[in-house]
Amino acid sequence: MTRLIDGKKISASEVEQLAVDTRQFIAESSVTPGLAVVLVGDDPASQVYVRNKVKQATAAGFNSTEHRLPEETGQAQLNALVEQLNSDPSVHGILVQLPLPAQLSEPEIIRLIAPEKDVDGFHPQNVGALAAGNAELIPCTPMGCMIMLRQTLGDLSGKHAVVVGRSNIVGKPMAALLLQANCTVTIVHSRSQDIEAICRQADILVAAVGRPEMIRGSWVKPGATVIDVGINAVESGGRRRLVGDVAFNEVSEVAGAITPVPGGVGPMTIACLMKNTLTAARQQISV
Ligand SMILES: NC(=O)C1=CN([C@@H]2O[C@H](COP(=O)(O)OP(=O)(O)OC[C@H]3O[C@@H](n4cnc5c(N)ncnc54)[C@H](OP(=O)(O)O)[C@@H]3O)[C@@H](O)[C@H]2O)C=CC1
Ligand SMILES: Nc1nc(=O)c2c([nH]1)NC[C@@H]1CN(c3ccc(C(=O)N[C@@H](CCC(=O)O)C(=O)O)cc3)C=[N+]21
Repeated sequence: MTRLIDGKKISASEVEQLAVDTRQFIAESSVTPGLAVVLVGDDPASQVYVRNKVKQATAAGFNSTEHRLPEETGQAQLNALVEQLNSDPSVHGILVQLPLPAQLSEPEIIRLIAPEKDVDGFHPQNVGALAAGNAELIPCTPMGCMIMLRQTLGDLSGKHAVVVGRSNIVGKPMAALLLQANCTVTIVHSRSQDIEAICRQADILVAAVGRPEMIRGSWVKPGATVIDVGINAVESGGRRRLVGDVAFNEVSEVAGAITPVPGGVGPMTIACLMKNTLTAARQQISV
């Protein structure tokens, strides 16, 4: 009876619409939106995401470039690449895949990316705009979650949303967007007490923890909408598979609607990256 929120399908229709908008944008401006993805090192999971991003960018009608740097890259070298992309007029969006190798400073790189090209929405200027409720470039994963929630529930006003996790990439911007949508928002994290009881109060439960199947069926209020952001690779029977932060089988017995992993939040994140790239291109040519 639970409703499956099909991120793959929703993202495909988002990218289809985006391709239409992009064609119109190109016709009007003679500018093709450009996305540059930077990957330092050879983390296998990051390689999968980068490949998916480049594929979707092409599907949307963008120019996309991939910049791979070796694991041992120094800060000066990465800074130089970002500065070059900042001043390249054919590049409208820059994404530096995180996490970076330990010798590199993430805050330094995030601050260096030109705010108008920051399609991740991680630059302090964009984070501030999000907190103030007037952001143009919104972090892709929470934006994707909001699209799925609105499709599932319509108006979110007055709903109690519980976000598990408080990272800058997912938990905090997710909470900001839910607040902006008039939810009553609770954020829980590794120092919170009695997380289960708090989760059980949620009309909307967003799990962004990075712990395989942490959220059990008994933590979920019957009929709740559950968004599983977690992407965890686990070994079972000698095979590698992806699971979320939610124990899917158990929770789908209780929840009103739930996102699967894979095929839920992941594809929506990529679709929203494409939306941000077109938004960024629009802003840059209008100045
Ligand atoms: N689908 C997608 O597009 C994306 C998926 N992801 C996935 O989402 C998950 C979360 O990512 P991210 O936010 O970057 O992860 P982080 O590791 O940066 O943050 C995890 C958060 O979970 C909290 N936490 C950890 N353990 C517990 C616990 N036992 N109980 C309660 N809270 C806990 C941490 O608390 P504290 O702050 O106290 O340490 C922290 O706030 C990962 O699986 C990641 O792979 C991430 C980005 C995009
Ligand atoms: N600067 C930066 N921005 C990010 O947005 C960012 C990042 N760094 N680092 C890593 C995380 C993770 N992330 C995902 C994107 C797509 C899928 C995705 O497409 N997942 C597919 C399956 C992928 C697979 O098969 O492995 C799915 O869930 O169906 C997953 C995870 C973006 N992140």
